Amino acid sequence: MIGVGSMGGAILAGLRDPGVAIARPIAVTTHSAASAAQFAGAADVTAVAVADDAEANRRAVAGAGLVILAVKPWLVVDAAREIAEALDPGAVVVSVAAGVPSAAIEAVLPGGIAVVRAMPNTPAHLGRGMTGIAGGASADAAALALVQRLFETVGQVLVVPESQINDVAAVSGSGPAYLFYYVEEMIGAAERRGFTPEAARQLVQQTVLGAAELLDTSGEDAAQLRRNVTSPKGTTEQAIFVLQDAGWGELFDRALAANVRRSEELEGNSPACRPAGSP
Ligand SMILES: NC(=O)C1=CN([C@@H]2O[C@H](COP(=O)(O)OP(=O)(O)OC[C@H]3O[C@@H](n4cnc5c(N)ncnc54)[C@H](OP(=O)(O)O)[C@@H]3O)[C@@H](O)[C@H]2O)C=CC1
Ligand SMILES: O=C(O)[C@@H]1CCC=N1
Repeated sequence: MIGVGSMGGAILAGLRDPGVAIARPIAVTTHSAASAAQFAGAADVTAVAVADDAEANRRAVAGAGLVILAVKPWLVVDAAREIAEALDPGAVVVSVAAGVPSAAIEAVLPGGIAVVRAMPNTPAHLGRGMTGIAGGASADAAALALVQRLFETVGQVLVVPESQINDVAAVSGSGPAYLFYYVEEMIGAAERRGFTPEAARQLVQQTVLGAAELLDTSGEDAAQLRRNVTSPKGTTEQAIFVLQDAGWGELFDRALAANVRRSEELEGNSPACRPAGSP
């Protein structure tokens, strides 16, 4: 795995679960020595920083059947180019980068290397991830199936055409952030109604956890579960009316559209996509 930050680290944490059957040690690389040092002494992971060893990425992929590129989108094509000649013939390369098309990665790799896009999310850390995968033109059914099996070890997988991968990013890749933002805002609203920060956090967090568990286990869909809480002429109904009047549905349409627009900007993979101060 090339890059083990928020996303690569979450996938790696899921893969490190002893219940996951995978060849070990898992070879990972980072940019900085400090990031690699977090794996010092681990028996199941070997981590090397490119800051310490300029050959780290090439060494890490030698002999690997499956390589995951989990660096920032504006670095992913350079990373692919760097490892190109060190890849085993027949290796499968997975990019989790937002926006960057498989064709841009295929263009810098030797023929015979299959490229698959994956759009996971951070609950992969707990084996509860949601990952969309899409094969590039170079990927046959066996390559796609291999990547599907990999991500199924850290959650659920949906196979989509590559034309839909930006939408997967907008819905489930970024989705945990929307939920965490909801929690932040609800805690703020609870505090403004007079609860201490601790009490507000308890009320909101346990509600989200309990509701998610109900959604997962009750066999009822979200609309029915909402109706179960919303007594006709009751209190919930009044709050739901306010949210509906504020146009929640349309607000989510706009948020997802903005997310997809940013993926489309990243498709260009140009240096202009790189935030100021970023490596
Ligand atoms: N965060 C998320 O929830 C999701 C992210 N993604 C995608 O995952 C990718 C990574 O994002 P994220 O994890 O958030 O980013 P982070 O910045 O958290 O992680 C990037 C990782 O790449 C490493 N790195 C940087 N340059 C190199 C290099 N030349 N060689 C090897 N490793 C390198 C960094 O090392 P160091 O720590 O030393 O700088 C770090 O480990 C992005 O392309 C993003 O689009 C996809 C779905 C969800
Ligand atoms: O914010 C981002 O660009 C990445 C892609 C999906 C989730 N996080």
